[in-house]
Amino acid sequence: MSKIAVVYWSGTGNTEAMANEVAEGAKAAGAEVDVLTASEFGADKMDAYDAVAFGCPAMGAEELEDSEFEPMFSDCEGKLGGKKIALFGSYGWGDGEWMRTWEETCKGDGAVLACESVLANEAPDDDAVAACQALGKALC
Ligand SMILES: Cc1cc2nc3c(=O)[nH]c(=O)nc-3n(C[C@H](O)[C@H](O)[C@H](O)COP(=O)(O)O)c2cc1C
Repeated sequence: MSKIAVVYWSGTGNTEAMANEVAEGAKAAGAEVDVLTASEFGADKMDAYDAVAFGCPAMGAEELEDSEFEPMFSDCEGKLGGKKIALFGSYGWGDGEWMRTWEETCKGDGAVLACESVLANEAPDDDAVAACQALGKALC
C-alpha cells in the first residue's frame, strides 16, 4: 500500500477543500493518506511518504503563500529529486502563472510530476473536484 501525504496551505478554505478531495481519491485507490497543513510538514517527513501532493493558492503577486507554505516547500526542495509529487491550488483573478512557475521549480528540482496540476477558480466546482480525486489516484 502506498503512503501519501497531502500537504496544503489555505486561507479561506478553497485549497483545503481541494486537499480533502485529493485525499479521498487516494484513499479510494487504496493508499494510506495523511492530510497535513504546511506548518505540520517539512523536509524531515519527506522520506516517510511514497508520494506527496502539495497544495497552495496563488498569493502575493502570483506567488506561493510566503509565511508558512513557501518556507516549508523550500525546505523540501532538496528532497524532491526522483520524488513522485503532484500540485494543486486555487486562484482568483490571475491566469495560473503561480502554478506554471511552481511546476518549473519542481521540474528543476528533479521531481516526478505524476499528473497535470489541478487549478480551481476560487471554490472547486464539480470538474475541479473530480480532477482533485484523479490527482490523488495518480499518486498511488
Ligand atoms: C493576499 C492575496 C493575494 C492573492 N494573489 C492572487 C494572485 O496573485 N493571483 C490570483 O489569481 N489570485 C490571487 N488571490 C486570490 C486567491 O488565490 C483565491 O481567493 C483563492 O481561492 C484562495 O484560496 P484559499 O481559499 O485556499 O486560501 C489572492 C488572494 C489574497 C488574499
